[in-house]
Amino acid sequence: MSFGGVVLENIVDKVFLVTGGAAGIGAGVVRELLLENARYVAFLDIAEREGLILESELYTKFGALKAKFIKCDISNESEFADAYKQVFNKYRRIDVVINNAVVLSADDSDYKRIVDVNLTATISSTLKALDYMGIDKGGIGGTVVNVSSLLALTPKPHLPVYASTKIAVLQFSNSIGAELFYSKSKVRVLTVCFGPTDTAILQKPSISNFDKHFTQSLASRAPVRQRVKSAAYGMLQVINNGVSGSTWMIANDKSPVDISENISGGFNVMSCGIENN
Ligand SMILES: NC(=O)C1=CN([C@@H]2O[C@H](COP(=O)(O)OP(=O)(O)OC[C@H]3O[C@@H](n4cnc5c(N)ncnc54)[C@H](O)[C@@H]3O)[C@@H](O)[C@H]2O)C=CC1
Ligand SMILES: CCCCCC(=O)/C=C/C=C\C/C=C\C/C=C\CCCC(=O)O
Repeated sequence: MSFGGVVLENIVDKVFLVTGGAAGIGAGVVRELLLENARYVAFLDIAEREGLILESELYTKFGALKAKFIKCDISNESEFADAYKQVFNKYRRIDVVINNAVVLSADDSDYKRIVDVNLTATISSTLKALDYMGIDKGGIGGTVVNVSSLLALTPKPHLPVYASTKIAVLQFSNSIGAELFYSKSKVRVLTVCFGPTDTAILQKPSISNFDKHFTQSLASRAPVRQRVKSAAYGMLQVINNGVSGSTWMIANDKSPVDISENISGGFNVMSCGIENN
């Protein structure tokens, strides 16, 4: 029941809902949560095969009552609402929601789907979580973590639609996580920006998909990636320690860094010369 010797109070015995939990960083987070004695982890994904394989791995390691795969397309409002209901009904509580699922596409015509999954579903999920967990709505408080990216913070012309969804997730989460909201709901809203991490979206064929405008520049500069385990450990540390409205960078296999002041400093620079009302 310890993480480097420290008991993670915001993990132990808590009920979790994780989107995009069947593969990549999401699956890593699901595994770490159970290792750190979460009470119950429900993970939602469209990838049925991967979801069922992970569920069976978790049953073997942790027993049948600790984890559940729910096949759910989070861009489908009624499926998503049903999944929330299912998780809540199990223990009459949800303590932590991790909005992690992602769509990346090289095809410009996919922009609606990228926005629907990466941004709209994150907003919709955060609002649902506030309804279930907010003390102003009869809940007991809790935590929402929304996943952004290093690419939200770097002025590169690559992946304009994907990067836009990630900066929007950051602004939305910082705003709804502000003291004004937190003081009423007692639901912390945190943002995690991952640096390059070794998952399917950074595999060479995937990166090559994005090269059509950049003549192989991305594939040839494929970045050094951190391990999924480091990203997942980092996520647990942020859930344990983060203050509502804060933003964290998890990169290079290092411990999470609180970059909230960089973010607000950046906004101060951008709004220079504009009178503050
Ligand atoms: N891997 C990396 O280098 C980085 C990842 N991130 C962020 O980390 C998060 C996790 O990314 P990865 O694990 O790398 O991605 P991944 O592609 O390995 O996993 C994403 C999961 O989301 C699921 N998903 C996609 N659409 C869905 C839908 N409509 N409903 C439910 N599930 C759906 C997929 O089936 C997949 O299992 C994402 O938010 C991504 O933007 C941020 C920066 C770097
Ligand atoms: C295929 C891109 C997946 C994006 C995943 C993500 O959110 C963050 C990744 C972080 C680092 C970069 C990874 C891939 C390359 C994309 C743009 C990098 C720009 C390279 C450069 O010109 O410096």
